Amino acid sequence: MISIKQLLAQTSGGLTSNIIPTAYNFTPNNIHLPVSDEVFEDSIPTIDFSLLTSGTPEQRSKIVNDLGKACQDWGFFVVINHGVPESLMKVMIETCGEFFKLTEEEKQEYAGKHILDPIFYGTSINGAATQVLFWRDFIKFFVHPKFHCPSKPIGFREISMEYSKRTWEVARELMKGISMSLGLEEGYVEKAMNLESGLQLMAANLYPPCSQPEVAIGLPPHSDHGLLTLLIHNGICGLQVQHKEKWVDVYSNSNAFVVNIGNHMEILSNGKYKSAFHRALVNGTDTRISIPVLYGPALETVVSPAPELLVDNETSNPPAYAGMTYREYLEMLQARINAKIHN
Ligand SMILES: O=C(O)CCC(=O)C(=O)O
Ligand SMILES: [Fe+2]
Repeated sequence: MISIKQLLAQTSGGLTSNIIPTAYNFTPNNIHLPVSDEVFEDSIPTIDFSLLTSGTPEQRSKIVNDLGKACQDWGFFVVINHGVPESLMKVMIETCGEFFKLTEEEKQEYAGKHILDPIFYGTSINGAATQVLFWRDFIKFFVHPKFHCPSKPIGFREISMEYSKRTWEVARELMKGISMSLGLEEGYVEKAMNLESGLQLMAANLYPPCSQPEVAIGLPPHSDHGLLTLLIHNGICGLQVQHKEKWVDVYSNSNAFVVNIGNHMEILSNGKYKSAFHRALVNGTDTRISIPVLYGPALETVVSPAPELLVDNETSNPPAYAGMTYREYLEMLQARINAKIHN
């Protein structure tokens, strides 16, 4: 499939009009959209990470409570004061930008086919059941349990390694807070999901400017697999989260992480915490880059609702999800993508 960068290179020089190919026409009819397109003036909660790790016991218990509420009400929150140097976040975004500037031939070396390919360069696809093409190119690579990374551009490996380690420290503390907010011991999620051999998937999305931003979509509504995603971006807006049947713009400062709950955390919490639908819009003038890092269980771990959450003293809370390994889940997503490509 041709990348957006290639498509734009071919159509530059005034040979064609500003009309984008119809395959990129995304209208609400192309996909079941249960929400109105009206944008909701509300903002996602902010979590002060420093209070979680070094606050007083009272501050800590308040922030755990806030974290639980954010996971329950939104499935999305912004994390500030997390200790990852802003300079590292900035250089990570710049280096991912450099990756997309490589020649198509250089990038094709990493062209992927399967969701579990260690490095996957591609365009368009995600698991959503739509035939429409998306206005984005992406690179994804697994950085844990084994570290993979494209060897170009220079420094990508070293920077990605440092970034993956530093974000893991943040994700780990957040998972402790989330465990406690569910009334479980702080190491619960880490242990139950075998995170010492858990999957960590780093990705970068490139959304070039689009001459018809109102008919195209960067990424259609979807939820993320895994437990938790930490995202940064280059300061250009585009991410929206579904909240109370409306789309809400996600704003965050350049030194903050946008964090969202993934499908496997929803399953583990037996539906208490929501893996919210989100989407990425494109715009007519600016290139947007986003870098999500996704934390998931170990591949062979069976993920099912935590038994501790199913019974409390008076009421019983039946499991709302069947257990399956993370690998089986990803293979199921892959089968869905294959069906979409071949239909
Ligand atoms: O670009 C964004 O802001 C969202 C990216 C995203 O949701 C994803 O890659 O799963
Ligand atoms: Fe996502």
